[in-house]
Amino acid sequence: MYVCMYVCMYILCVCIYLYIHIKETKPCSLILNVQSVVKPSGLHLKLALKLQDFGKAMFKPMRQERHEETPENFFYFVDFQRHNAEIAAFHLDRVLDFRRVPPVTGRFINVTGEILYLTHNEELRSVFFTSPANNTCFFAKCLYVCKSEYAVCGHPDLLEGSMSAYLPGLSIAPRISIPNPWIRTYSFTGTEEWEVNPLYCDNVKKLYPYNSGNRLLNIIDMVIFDFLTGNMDRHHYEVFTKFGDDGFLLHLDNARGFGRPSHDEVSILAPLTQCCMIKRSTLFRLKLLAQSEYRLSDVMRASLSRDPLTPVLTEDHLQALDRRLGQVLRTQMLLFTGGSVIMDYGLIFELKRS
Ligand SMILES: Nc1ncnc2c1ncn2[C@@H]1O[C@H](COP(=O)(O)OP(=O)(O)OP(=O)(O)O)[C@@H](O)[C@H]1O
Ligand SMILES: [Mn+2]
Repeated sequence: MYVCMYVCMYILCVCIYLYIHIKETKPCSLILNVQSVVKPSGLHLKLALKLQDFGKAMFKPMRQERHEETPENFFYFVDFQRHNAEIAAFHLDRVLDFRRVPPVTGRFINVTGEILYLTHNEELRSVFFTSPANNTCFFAKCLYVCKSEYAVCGHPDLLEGSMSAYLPGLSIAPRISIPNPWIRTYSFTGTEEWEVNPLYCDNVKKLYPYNSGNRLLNIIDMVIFDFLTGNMDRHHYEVFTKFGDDGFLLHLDNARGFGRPSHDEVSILAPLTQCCMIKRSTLFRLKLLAQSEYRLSDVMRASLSRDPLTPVLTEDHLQALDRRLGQVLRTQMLLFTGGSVIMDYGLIFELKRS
């Protein structure tokens, strides 16, 4: 059977994109597409794989052991990308019944057999090397910081990672990327307005497209999702343009979640606490997942057990999910017992004052 794929490698500091065509038994045809991208965060080595059936997937290699915790002095924008976070986020998205994350699965790829031996792309070949431990490794070529220290290595050839299915191309399913109104500063010293102005949401509510429809409620779903995973790196969200302003938000790039199971970053919930609204369907789902028969950690453990890389999350991360879910529900209770509104798809429910 042919395993045929194009491989594009890029690091998001200052990197190049390389596309290669991989076949198991035939020589590869190569397309090289060089494009420089300037990103301060850097060091994100990824492979874009094009499969023989023209399917496309993004491979994020394992960079951190599952039990390793992000050091507390790390800023979210220099944190590792975690392959297991991508996988777990996909499962969590299904468990929450959001369905806003493209499918992700864990996989081992053979970096020698499936990339090095099959590509005729000299540029890609040149970044491969054998480590002192006799493992096959590769790095991406960058203008500044791409050195072999940042390489990923197989063991000796097998490399673990997450494989995310690509969305259809932009010509078929156009979508736009929109800055998160609760974006964080990506500098060491800056502060954003939402961090210092408790009435920030009132301003957002006046602005298109947050001034009508479900957009703000969708943002609140997104931050609940991000709070559960601990992802502080939601600088943008994407929407399909064909569904108009009420289309759901795509939750792409979840690799910076699941970094610190011992810490709950409550600032992620700022849109919930500042806007005081939540979809009824989301609230019901969260309440369901807080019940002992459907405990979030149990449902996630069962769901993740079907992934080829199981166990995807450590028990500490699973327990953190339950703890954070409880925190969202307590926050919601505090906010809404005062008679705020809970909305869902255009319906408004006034809660009785307690
Ligand atoms: N499954 C997907 N299908 C199509 N496009 C995707 C998919 N996942 C990610 N992308 C696109 O690729 C971009 C980069 O991917 P991602 O954010 O996962 O990597 P990253 O290394 O964190 O990059 P960045 O620093 O730009 O956020 C995303 O902003 C998104 O537009
Ligand atoms: Mn990203």
